[in-house]
Amino acid sequence: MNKKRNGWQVMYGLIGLIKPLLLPMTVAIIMGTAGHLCATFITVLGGYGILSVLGLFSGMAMKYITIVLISLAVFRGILRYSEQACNHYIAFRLLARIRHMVFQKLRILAPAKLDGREKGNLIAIITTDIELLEVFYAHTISPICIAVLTSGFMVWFIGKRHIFLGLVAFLGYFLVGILIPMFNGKLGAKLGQRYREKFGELNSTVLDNLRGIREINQYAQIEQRKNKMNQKTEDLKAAQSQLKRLESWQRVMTDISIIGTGVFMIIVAAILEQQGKIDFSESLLTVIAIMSSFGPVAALSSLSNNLHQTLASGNRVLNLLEEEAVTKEVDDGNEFVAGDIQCNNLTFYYNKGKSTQILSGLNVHLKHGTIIGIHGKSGCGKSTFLKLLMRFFETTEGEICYRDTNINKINTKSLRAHIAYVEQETFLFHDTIENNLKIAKEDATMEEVISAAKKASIHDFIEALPQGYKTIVSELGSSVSGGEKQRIGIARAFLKDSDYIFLDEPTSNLDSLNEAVILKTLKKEQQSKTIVLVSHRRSTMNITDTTIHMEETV
Ligand SMILES: Nc1ncnc2c1ncn2[C@@H]1O[C@H](COP(=O)(O)OP(=O)(O)OP(=O)(O)O)[C@@H](O)[C@H]1O
Repeated sequence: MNKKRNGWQVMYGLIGLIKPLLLPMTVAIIMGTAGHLCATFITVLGGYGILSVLGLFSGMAMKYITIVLISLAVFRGILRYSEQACNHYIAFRLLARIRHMVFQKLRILAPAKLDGREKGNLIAIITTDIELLEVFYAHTISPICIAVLTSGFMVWFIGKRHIFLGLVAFLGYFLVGILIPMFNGKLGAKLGQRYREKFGELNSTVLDNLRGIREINQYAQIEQRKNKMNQKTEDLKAAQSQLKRLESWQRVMTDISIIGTGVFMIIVAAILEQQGKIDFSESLLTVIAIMSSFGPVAALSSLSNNLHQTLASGNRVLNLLEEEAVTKEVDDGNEFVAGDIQCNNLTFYYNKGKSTQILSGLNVHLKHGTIIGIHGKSGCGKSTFLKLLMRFFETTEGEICYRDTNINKINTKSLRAHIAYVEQETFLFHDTIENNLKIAKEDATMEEVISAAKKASIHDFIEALPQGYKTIVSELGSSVSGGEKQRIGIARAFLKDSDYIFLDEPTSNLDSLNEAVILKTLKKEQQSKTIVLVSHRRSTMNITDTTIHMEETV
C-alpha cells in the first residue's frame, strides 16, 4: 500500500495516533508557552525597572518589580524543568504506543507480508521511521504550538500600546516563523534528503565490507573496497558541507530579520511617539518586548530541513497501519478436523493481475496417513503450494479442503496448530538450544525434547556442546552449520507432533547418514500423519507413497 498524503494529512493522521497522550502534550505545550513568556517578561520587567529608576514609570514600586522578577525567574526554571519532564514522558510513551500498534498490525498482516520482498522496507519502518516520529511529536508539534501561542500573546501585548506596533510584531513573527522556514524548507528538503542518502550509502558500504570481509580477502579486493569507501565518505562530506552552508545562511537570514524587525519597530514607535500616540516608556518597552520574544519562532527555522523526512516517515507508518491483510484470519469458522486434503482447480497469483500465474488449475488429492512428495523445476510453485495449504495466502481460484471442509471455513489458528511447517531456512533465536526447540511446544518435557532431537539426528551434536541443550545459540556464532540448523528445524516439527508435517527441502544440506535417520523417522510417523515433502533429492523422494510432478499439473 502506497498512499500519498500531503503534509497536513500526515500531521493530522499522526496526531490521531496518539489521542491518549494529547492531554500530557497539551500540558507540555502550555508549560512551554508559559516558560517562554516568563523569559520574555523578565527582560520586559527589567525595562520597567530601568524606567522606574529614571523616574519614567511609577505604576509599580521597584521593590515589587524585583519580587516579580525573582518569581518569574523561579517560575521559568520550574516550567522549563516540568516541560522537559513531560516531553520525555510523552516521547517514551508514544514510541512504545506506536511500536505496539505496528507490531499488532504486523501480527495481522503476517505471514504474507513477511514472506514477500518487502522485508527490508518493513525493518526500515520498524526502526528508523518510528524513531523519527519522536522528532515529529516532541520537537515539531510542540515548538510550532508554543511559537504560535507565544507570538499570538506578544502581538496582543504589543498591539495594546498601538495597533501599528502589533502589526509590526505580527509581520516580524510571520517572517521569521513562517516565511523563512518555508523558503528554507524548499531549499533544505533536497539537501537534507541528499545528505541522508549519502549517509545511508556509506553505512551500507561499511556493512557490506564487514559482511564480505572473507570474499574481499579471498579475491584481493582490499584496495578497491577501500577506494569505494573513501569515495562514499567524500560524497557524504560534500553533502554535509552543503547542508551546513544552508544552515549558516538560514541563521544569517533569521538574525537579519529579527534585527530588521527591531529597527522597524523603533522607527514606527518613534513616529507614533512624535505624533503623541504613545509615550517614551511605551515605545522602549515595545522594542524590548519584541527583541526578547523571538526565541520560539526562531526555533522553527531549523525544523524545516527535517520536516520533509519526518513527514515521509509518518506517511509510511500510517500506510502500514492502514494496510489490509492479504489473508484475513478466520475466527468464526469450524475447528480443524484431520483428514485427506483435496485441492480442486487450484489457481494462484501473488499479485492479482500484476504478476505471472504461479499455479493454474491444480487438482490433487493428499491421502491422510501417507507421504506425498512434490517435485518440479525451481520456481514452479512448490513452496507456494505449501503456503496455500497453511493459508498464508488465499487461493485466487479453486479450493483447498481438509476433510471436505473448505480451508477458508476453518479457524486459522486451529488449522495452523495442526500443521508443522519446516521452511527452507530455519531461524534460530538468541536463546538456548532447548528453548529454540521448545517454541514448537512450550510445555514439552526434557524427554520429549531429546526424543525429537534424536529423531532429527541432532541429539549427538547438541550433547557434544559444552553446555548441551543449555548452550546459547548466538554463542556458537556462525559455527552452526546449515545442516545443523536444518535438523533443529526438523526437530521442532517432530516435537510439535501434529497431524500434518510439511517439509520444504528438508534434506538439502544433509549428508546421507543424517538424511537416512530423518527419513526413517518420517516413515515411522506416517501412519498417523500426512507428510508433504518438497524435494529435489531422489533419495528423499524414495520414501514417498505418491509423487506430484508440479510442472505437469500447472
Ligand atoms: N511473496 C512472493 N511474492 C511474489 N512472488 C513470489 C513470492 N514468493 C515467491 N514468489 C515467486 O513465485 C514463484 C514460485 O516460487 P516458489 O518459492 O513457490 O517456487 P519453488 O518451486 O518452491 O522454487 P524452489 O524449488 O527454487 O524452492 C517464483 O517465481 C518466486 O519468485
